[in-house]
Amino acid sequence: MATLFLTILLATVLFLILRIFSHRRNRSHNNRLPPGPNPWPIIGNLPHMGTKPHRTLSAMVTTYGPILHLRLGFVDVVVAASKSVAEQFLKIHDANFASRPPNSGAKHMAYNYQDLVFAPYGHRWRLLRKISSVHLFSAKALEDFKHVRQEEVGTLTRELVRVGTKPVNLGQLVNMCVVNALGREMIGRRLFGADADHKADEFRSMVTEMMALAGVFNIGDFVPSLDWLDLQGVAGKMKRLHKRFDAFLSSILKEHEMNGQDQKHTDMLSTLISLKGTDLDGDGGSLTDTEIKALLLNMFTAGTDTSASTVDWAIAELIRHPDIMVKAQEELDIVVGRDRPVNESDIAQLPYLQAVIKENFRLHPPTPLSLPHIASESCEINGYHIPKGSTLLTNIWAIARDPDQWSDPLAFKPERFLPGGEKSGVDVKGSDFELIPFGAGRRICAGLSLGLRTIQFLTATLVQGFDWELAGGVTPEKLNMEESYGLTLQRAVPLVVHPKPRLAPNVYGLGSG
Ligand code: HEM
Repeated sequence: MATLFLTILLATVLFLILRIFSHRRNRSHNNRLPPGPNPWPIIGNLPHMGTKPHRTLSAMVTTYGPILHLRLGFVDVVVAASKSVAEQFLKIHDANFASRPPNSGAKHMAYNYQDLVFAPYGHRWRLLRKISSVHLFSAKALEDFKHVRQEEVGTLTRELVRVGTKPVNLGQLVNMCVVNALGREMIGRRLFGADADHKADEFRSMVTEMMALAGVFNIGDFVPSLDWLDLQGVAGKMKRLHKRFDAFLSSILKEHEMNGQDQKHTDMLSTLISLKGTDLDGDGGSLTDTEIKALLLNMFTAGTDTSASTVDWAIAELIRHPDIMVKAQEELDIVVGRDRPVNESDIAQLPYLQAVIKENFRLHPPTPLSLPHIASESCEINGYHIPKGSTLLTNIWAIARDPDQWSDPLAFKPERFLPGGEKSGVDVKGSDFELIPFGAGRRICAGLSLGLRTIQFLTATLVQGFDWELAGGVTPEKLNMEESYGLTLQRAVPLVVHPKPRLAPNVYGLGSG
């Protein structure tokens, strides 16, 4: 009996191996796939991905070139790892790659794709995108909430002054600041600190859990026939979390609706509520309660860790490069002076600071593999066949370190973006494909303008307001710069520092006593 079972098992495995290889070979006669490592039966190339997939995939470029094919479970995956290949996918073939692949997070947590991040490319996505660009992130909307960001950044600097000689975990404090600012902008509430209520507490813990769950590799996403088994229990946890999240968002929505006129346009949620029942596209399309809740969810998850971790990396790089820190401080002293804190409107007059931010985005893009896209139809790119249904990963991280594009690619050199530099005029806004931390094309980050403003303003404030010393006697040369891969690329070791105020107490809004 045991022998029979073993024979059947062996035959099945052999059959699967032959199928996968013959599948690959057949396609290579007629439709040549991009090169890539040979997949294992069933699990494909999953074991090749390692713990830091952006680095593993980047290393594969040397062997296979800048366009790569992998099989993750049963899913075809293509990876774009050079400026010109990214441009092919996200500019020339952008419309074909404008949807996202199916995944359990979108299904169970993001209102079954009714949100903006995962909505299939089409009418509803266009509507949500328009709402976000016109009503949430327009220049006017950003100006309306400027005072909120200014107040929250002010609170952060006062806290940094008050710590005295105690070391601080900078990433944690910056994260609190970003979450509080976004909380006030979106739902009119701070989420950390003295005046945060118990609802805020609950919201915060749910966001943390959601980020953790979204970061888990769920086998069912790659081997769909196993999805129903929910082998890791991920789908179950997602469904339970979604119920809690939905109850919370529904109660906030109801509360806002009851407050009616009082809250009109004092936060983004009020603006969204005011759009309910309005014909938004001239075709009767309006906003539903579910879409409003899904949008809130998106903004919070997509907009907090990304911005906060970028600032954390920027200060770490400046500490490692004291000459660059001094230049950035000198620029601030000349343009802003030391008698008032820098504000968002000063940023346009701070080209060196802007170059520092670009260089930091180049070496530390918060989402190194961007968000996945899917090929709606088969197409041909660089002479290779890209099958319908393939997942596209854009290796933003590898492209920004490509030695064909960047001289001395691992060095932190903001000067390269200044007039006369090799990349003078290159920006992060999606038209220069060698530097696309926010992605590019139709699905480019919807919160780019807010994210960029927040990061520039926060970094400028921390540079103007403080000199920075590493805690525990760590020297700048020895500062650990390892990455921990997750939903966003965080520092593996927190940046623990002593902030030394550079300005008079009254400039931080503190009494001089
Ligand atoms: C450092 C800051 C940020 C970075 C680097 C960043 C990066 C990205 C990237 C790479 C994508 C995927 C683009 C693609 O699929 O091609 C994305 C999408 C998105 N981001 Fe951001 N993001 C940041 C901040 C924000 C903020 C502050 C918000 C909102 C509050 C936001 C909201 C979104 C949304 C809604 C999408 C989905 C857009 C769509 O699918 O149409 N992001 N972001």
